Amino acid sequence: MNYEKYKRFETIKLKDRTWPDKTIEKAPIWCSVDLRDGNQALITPMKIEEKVEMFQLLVDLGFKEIEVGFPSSSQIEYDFLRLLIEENLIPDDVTVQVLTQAREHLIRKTFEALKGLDKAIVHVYNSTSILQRDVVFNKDKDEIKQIAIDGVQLVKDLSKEFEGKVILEYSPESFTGTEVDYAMEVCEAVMDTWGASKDNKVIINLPSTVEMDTPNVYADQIEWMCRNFKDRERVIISVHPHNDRGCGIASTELALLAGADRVEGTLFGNGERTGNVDVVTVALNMFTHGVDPQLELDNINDIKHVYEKCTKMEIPPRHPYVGQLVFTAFSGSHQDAINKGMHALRERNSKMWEVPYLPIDPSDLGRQYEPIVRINSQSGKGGVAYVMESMYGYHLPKGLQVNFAKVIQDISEEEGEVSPERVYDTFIEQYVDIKEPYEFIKQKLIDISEDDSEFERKAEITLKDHGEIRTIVGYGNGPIDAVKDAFNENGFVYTHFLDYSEHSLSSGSSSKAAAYVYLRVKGSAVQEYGVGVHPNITTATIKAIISAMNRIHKQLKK
Ligand SMILES: CC(=O)SCCNC(=O)CCNC(=O)[C@H](O)C(C)(C)COP(=O)(O)OP(=O)(O)OC[C@H]1O[C@@H](n2cnc3c(N)ncnc32)[C@H](O)[C@@H]1OP(=O)(O)O
Ligand SMILES: CC(C)C(=O)C(=O)O
Repeated sequence: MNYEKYKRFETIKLKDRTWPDKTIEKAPIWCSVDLRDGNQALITPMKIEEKVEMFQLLVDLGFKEIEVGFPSSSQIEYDFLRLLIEENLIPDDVTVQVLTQAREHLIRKTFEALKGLDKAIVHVYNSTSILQRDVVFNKDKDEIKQIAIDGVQLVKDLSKEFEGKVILEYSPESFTGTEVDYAMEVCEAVMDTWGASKDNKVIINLPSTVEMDTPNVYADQIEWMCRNFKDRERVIISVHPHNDRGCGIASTELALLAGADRVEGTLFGNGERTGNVDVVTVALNMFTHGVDPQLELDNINDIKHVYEKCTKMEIPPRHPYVGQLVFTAFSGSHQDAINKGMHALRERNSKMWEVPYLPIDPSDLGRQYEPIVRINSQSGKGGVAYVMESMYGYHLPKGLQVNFAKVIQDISEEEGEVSPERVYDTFIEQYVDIKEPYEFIKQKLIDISEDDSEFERKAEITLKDHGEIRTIVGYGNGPIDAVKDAFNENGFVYTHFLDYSEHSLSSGSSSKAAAYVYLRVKGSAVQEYGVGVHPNITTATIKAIISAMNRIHKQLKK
C-alpha cells in the first residue's frame, strides 16, 4: 500500500495543555443534528412524518436544542420547519436551530422559514480550511473571512426585523484542517460583527468536519481556542465531531476536557460518511461514571426502534449500549464472572453497580438480564449454571455444572448456539427422573424408633425393575440412609454417596423440591449424578437416586 502518498497532519504546539488532567464533571449542552447532518447523509432522507416522529423522540429524550434542517435548501426542509411552527409542535423549553451557508439568498430564505417563532438558533457556516480555501473557493484568507462577516452581518440585519430572538451560531467549517490562529481571527471577526457580549453570547462551533488526527490533537485545538478568545465569556464553545478515523466519541470526550461547553451529534452516530459523534454513547459513558447525562435514555430499545424506522439504518449488534449482543456473554470465563458478580451484588445488597464485564446495569436502559448469557461451544459451566438458575430455578451443585456443561458443549460443537429451552430440555432428559431400567412408583417411610433416644427409619420403595414391579425395604437412622440401604441390600449395584443437596424450586404451597445425588459404584471409578423433582423432598431424593442408578446402569453396560 502506497502510504507515501499521504502526509502527516500538522499538530499545534501546545506544551502546557491542561486537558489530560481533567475529568468530565457535568453534561454539556446537547444539540441534536439528527434532522440535519443525520438526515442529509441518508440514502433515502426522512419524509415529513418521519421527521416529525424523530423530532418528537428528540424532545422526549430531553434535547433542548435541535437542528431541524437546512430550510433554504429544499421544499421538504422548508415545509418541515413550517409544520413544526404552524402545528405548534415545538415545546417552550426547546430551541430549534437551522443551518445555512453564508450566502445571501439562502439566509433570506431561512428567515422566511422562521416566521412565527419566538426564538431560534441561526447557524451560519463557511469553510475555512487550507484545502477548501484553495480548491473549493479559490480565495485567500481575507476573502474567506469576508464571506463569514457578510453572512453574519446579513443575519444581524434580518434579526432586527424578526419578531423573535435570534441566537447566532457560527461554524468555521472544516475547522480541523484550518490553522488555529486563522480560525480564531475569523471567529473573532464574526463575534465583533454580531456585537457578542456576555449577555449576547455567540455559539462558536468548531467542527471536526473531517476527523484528521488522533483525538488528543483535536483536544489541543479546542484548548488552544478556549484559551485564546479575547473574551471567553461572550462565547459558547461547541464541538461537532465526525468519525472518519473511528474516534468521534473519544474526540468529543477529550474536547470536553479541553473546555468545550456544547456538543452537536446524532443518535447512534448517524451522519456523513462514518457518521457524526454518537451522543447516546457519550451520554451513557458519563452515566456510567456517575454523572447525570441530562438525557433520558432509559428505554434504549424504543429509541433504537424509532431511529431505525426513521433512518432506515440498522444499528450493528456490537454498538455500545444498544447493540443486540452487548449484554451477552458467550465465553465461559465471562459467564462465570458475570454469574458470580450478580450473586455478590444480591448478597451484599450493594447500591453500587459492580459486575465484571458489565460496565452498566442493563436494566438502567430498559434492557434485561436474561439474554446476558448465551450458550455456545465457548461457554463453560458458569453460563450453563446461570441459565439453569436464572431462568429455571435449579441451583446445580458445582460437580453437576461441570458434568452438564460438557453435555451442552458437545451439542453446541455440533449445532452452534444452544437456546436456554434446549439447555433445559437436555437437563431434564439427561438427569431428571430417568426411568429405564428402574422406574419409581411409590414410597413409604416408617418411623420405627423404639424410644426417643433412637431414630430409626424403614423405607419401603415400590419400583419397576426392568418392567417388573417390586417393593424393596431398607433401614437407616434417617430417611436417606434407609433409602440407600434399600437399594444396596436388594441386589442393585452397591453405591456410595459422594454428594447430596436439595432446594425448593419455587416458593409457595405448590412448590417442588429438587434433589441432587452423586453416587459412586463401590470398588469402581463409575460415578454419576441423578436429579429428582417432587413436592415431597424424600420422594425427590428417591427419584434422584433412581436417576443416578439408571445412569450408572447405562455406564456399566458400555
Ligand atoms: C459539512 C456539512 O455538512 S455542511 C452542510 C452541507 N449540507 C448540504 O449542503 C445539504 C443541503 N445543501 C443543498 O441542498 C445545496 O448545497 C444548496 C441548495 C444549499 C445550495 O445549492 P447550490 O448553490 O446549487 O450548490 P452548492 O451548495 O454546491 O454551492 C456552491 C457554491 O456555493 C459556495 N458555497 C458553498 N458553501 C458555502 C458557504 N458555506 N458559504 C458561502 N458560500 C458557499 C461554493 O463555493 C460555490 O460557489 P461557486 O458556485 O461560486 O463555485
Ligand atoms: C456545518 C458544519 C458544522 C458541519 O456539519 C460539519 O462541519 O460537519
